[in-house]
Amino acid sequence: MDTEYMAPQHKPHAVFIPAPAQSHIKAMLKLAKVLHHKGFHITFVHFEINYRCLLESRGPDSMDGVPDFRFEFIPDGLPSTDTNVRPYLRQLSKSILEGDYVSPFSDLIGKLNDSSSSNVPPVTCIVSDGFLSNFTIAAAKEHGLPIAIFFTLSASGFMALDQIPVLAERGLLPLKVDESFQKNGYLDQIVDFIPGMKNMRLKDFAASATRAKSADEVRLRLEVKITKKSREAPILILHTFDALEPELLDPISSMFRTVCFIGPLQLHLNQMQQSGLRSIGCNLRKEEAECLQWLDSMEPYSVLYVNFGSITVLTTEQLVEFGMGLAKSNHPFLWIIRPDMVVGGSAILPPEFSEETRDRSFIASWCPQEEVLNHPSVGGFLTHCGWGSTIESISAGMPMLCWPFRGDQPTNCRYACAEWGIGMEIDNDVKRDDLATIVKELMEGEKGKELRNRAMEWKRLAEEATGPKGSSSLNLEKLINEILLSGKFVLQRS
Ligand SMILES: O=c1ccn([C@@H]2O[C@H](COP(=O)(O)OP(=O)(O)O[C@H]3O[C@H](CO)[C@@H](O)[C@H](O)[C@H]3O)[C@@H](O)[C@H]2O)c(=O)[nH]1
Repeated sequence: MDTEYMAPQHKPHAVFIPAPAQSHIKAMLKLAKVLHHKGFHITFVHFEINYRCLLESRGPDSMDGVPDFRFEFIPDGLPSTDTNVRPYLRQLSKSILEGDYVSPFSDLIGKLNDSSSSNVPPVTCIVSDGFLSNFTIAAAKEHGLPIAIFFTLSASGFMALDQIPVLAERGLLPLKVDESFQKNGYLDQIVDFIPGMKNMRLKDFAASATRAKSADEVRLRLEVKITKKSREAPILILHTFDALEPELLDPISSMFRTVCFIGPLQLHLNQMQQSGLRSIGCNLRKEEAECLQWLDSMEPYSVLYVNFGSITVLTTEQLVEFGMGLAKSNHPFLWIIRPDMVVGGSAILPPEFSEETRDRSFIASWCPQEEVLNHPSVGGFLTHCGWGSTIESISAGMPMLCWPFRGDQPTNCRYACAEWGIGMEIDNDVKRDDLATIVKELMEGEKGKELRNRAMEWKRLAEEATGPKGSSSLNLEKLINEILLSGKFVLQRS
């Protein structure tokens, strides 16, 4: 179906709904922009707290959208005075788990479809974040719509999450956490029975608790429930590409009617004219673009970029070890320290840190990450291995130092280091001397060069996948024409 030049009222209409967290919002917004470019009318639905936050961080016009790309929100039951979602993530997970948002979401679709009051085309399909499948699938059934479930994860990250119950059945989860569990080899035991995943250790799984010492019960229950629930949807989308994780294609395809690997989304967007949509952004925090000017003044490949994403928290001790390790490495660095990144709230580094690094460091609270990763002065990325950061790093051909924290991050780290050859892992119990050594190895050593070459090769393959006849481009076409618009994947009321 040629959707690109349709009259506004005849356009297919996709309703997008991301989980209320930065990384998810960003990946879903990218896919929404790609579908908009392909001729869809888009309604992009936030949780109310994030809608308020975006108005605050991006300005009062930021949710105006354009005529065929609109924003809406669903009420989330959180205090209307707050704009920071982070402290409420657990509460939101619990509400999602209990199905609290079925009515608000379904009512919104009803409102969009009400021709007496709505001036948008009728809803054609839903693209839901996988973490919301517990209520979005119910709404799709209520309205008889096709729904695509998009996990903003790698294929291995998805599989590791999906297999939590299998690990539990085999007695490997919940982890037997005691004082020595990090050191006694328990976490290094090999897990070789997961389809499509080899060379995995127990600590490489998305067990929520592996690094974070204690299991977050609500989060674990949500993860188990949503991966199971998502199987009711006929379509699974993952933010990866065929060449990156070929061994996972068959096992995951056997779980769903259709599976589409469509990433990296930014590389599709780079090829599209985005004139009207360029101003539509999704950063919940204000970017400090001054860091780009500072990067302009630095030598090519000389700067280490350090960023732990939007959720990770460090103890004061970890912050100090990272800070003093960066100081000892003698390399310039750009370090993003969010105001809420340190447990207890105060990110205080010792005076010798500032004395030693004043002339070669830039510290900011948020940055335009993809511009940073593609800046010629940046030579390495110290990351927590959130999938957003990992796929952006792959797209930029950037080698990584990996310090995974929880969830899918250990799996991403394992793949980056052992399968794709683009990363080196930092010990969970980070120490300044070890950090200084590994930073030097990445930025000046032979190993660093090797990782950079591999990273550039993956960048080339990612570009190929998103090129005119690339696997991700073909999968996108299939997603649109054979799935979302074909009428064959409509969910019925059970
Ligand atoms: O200064 C910053 C910091 C981050 N980002 C963006 O924020 C996103 C961060 O995403 P990610 O690297 O995935 O980290 P988290 O925010 O920790 O993401 C959560 O969600 C991901 C799935 O989407 C999971 O893979 C992670 O484990 C989970 O913690 C990326 O797109 C970055 O480009 C910026 O633009 N500027």
